[in-house]
Amino acid sequence: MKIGVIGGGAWGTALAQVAARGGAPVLLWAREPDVVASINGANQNAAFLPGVALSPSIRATGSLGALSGCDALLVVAPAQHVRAVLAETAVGATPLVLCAKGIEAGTKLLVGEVAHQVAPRAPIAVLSGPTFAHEVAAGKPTAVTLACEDEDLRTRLAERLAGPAFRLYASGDVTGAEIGGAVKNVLAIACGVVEGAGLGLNARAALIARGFAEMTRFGLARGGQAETLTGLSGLGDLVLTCSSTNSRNFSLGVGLGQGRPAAELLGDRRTVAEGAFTAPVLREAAADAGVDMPVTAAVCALLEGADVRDVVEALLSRPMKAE
Ligand SMILES: NC(=O)C1=CN([C@@H]2O[C@H](COP(=O)(O)OP(=O)(O)OC[C@H]3O[C@@H](n4cnc5c(N)ncnc54)[C@H](OP(=O)(O)O)[C@@H]3O)[C@@H](O)[C@H]2O)C=CC1
Ligand SMILES: O=C(CO)COP(=O)(O)O
Repeated sequence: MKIGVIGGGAWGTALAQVAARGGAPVLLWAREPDVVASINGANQNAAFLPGVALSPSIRATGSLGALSGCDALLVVAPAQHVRAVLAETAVGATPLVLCAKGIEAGTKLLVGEVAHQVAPRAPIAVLSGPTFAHEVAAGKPTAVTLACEDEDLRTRLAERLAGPAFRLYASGDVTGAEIGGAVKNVLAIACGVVEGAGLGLNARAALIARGFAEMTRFGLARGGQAETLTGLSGLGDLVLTCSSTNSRNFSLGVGLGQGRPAAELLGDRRTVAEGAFTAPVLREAAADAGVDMPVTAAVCALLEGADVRDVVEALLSRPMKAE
């Protein structure tokens, strides 16, 4: 199975490295000419995954058309750009493994739903879980959810992608796997705010637990399964991203908690903090589904410029609830 990767950021590059294990050929599409040149010329992605020696069997291209010979495509462009890149790719019936985490602004669609609109004949799988790209690229032990309704395709993808340090857990719940990854990015911003504002570890633990309740309510309302939300792609990824400044979303939250404006924090970065784009559309999708998501609403308020103390006070003064 020849693997193509759409996206030359940190995660696309780390996944290419996984797929190139044992010298298997992998073709990676990157938008930036400097990334293509760096991978083809020096076997590294100096811009997004510096310091990692990439397998020489990874070749990069700036042409989405070049992916037409691949047997499966890993989709790793930021969620808001998936529609545009897939529209330019001759996907046909090639299986798509969605690895981006987010909800599309405007349509409120999960990335898999976007992919299905653009490439209706392509079978869909989702790969998601607690996976900092630099750790995966360094071969550190990692476990993820691989969700696909087609059991035969799931098995073939798992055989192609799994390795001793990259363990895949099978699921048939594509929606649940996607919702965990999208929602945890928003909650990670909130946990970063707690850190940046110096609110303490008790507050962070409370936020993780109440955030998980929020993720579960939304996930169940959208048709996800409870066991997926408590698995690697839900709770597992929430725990990882809510506890480390290696997370871009958590780091963005730290800056917000210190009182820095969102526009300045977002303008400073070349890498993507998906939660900033997911939060407002998640708030709308939750309202549509009649689901209460107070932590998400608080993150939206902070991104829109509200004062940290006011937002925290509003969260703490909510009426008492049953757990
Ligand atoms: N990094 C990680 O550890 C993990 C990331 N993910 C998910 O993977 C996805 C990609 O993240 P990641 O690889 O980290 O991204 P990075 O932040 O490392 O890089 C972003 C990439 O997206 C590209 N990009 C920006 N705008 C567009 C566009 N209009 N069309 C196509 N590509 C564009 C950037 O190119 P340019 O420089 O030209 O703007 C760059 O290559 C996200 O959904 C993220 O949540 C999932 C698991 C782990
Ligand atoms: O999704 C991730 C880890 O699973 C990466 O998190 P950040 O995008 O917050 O860095």
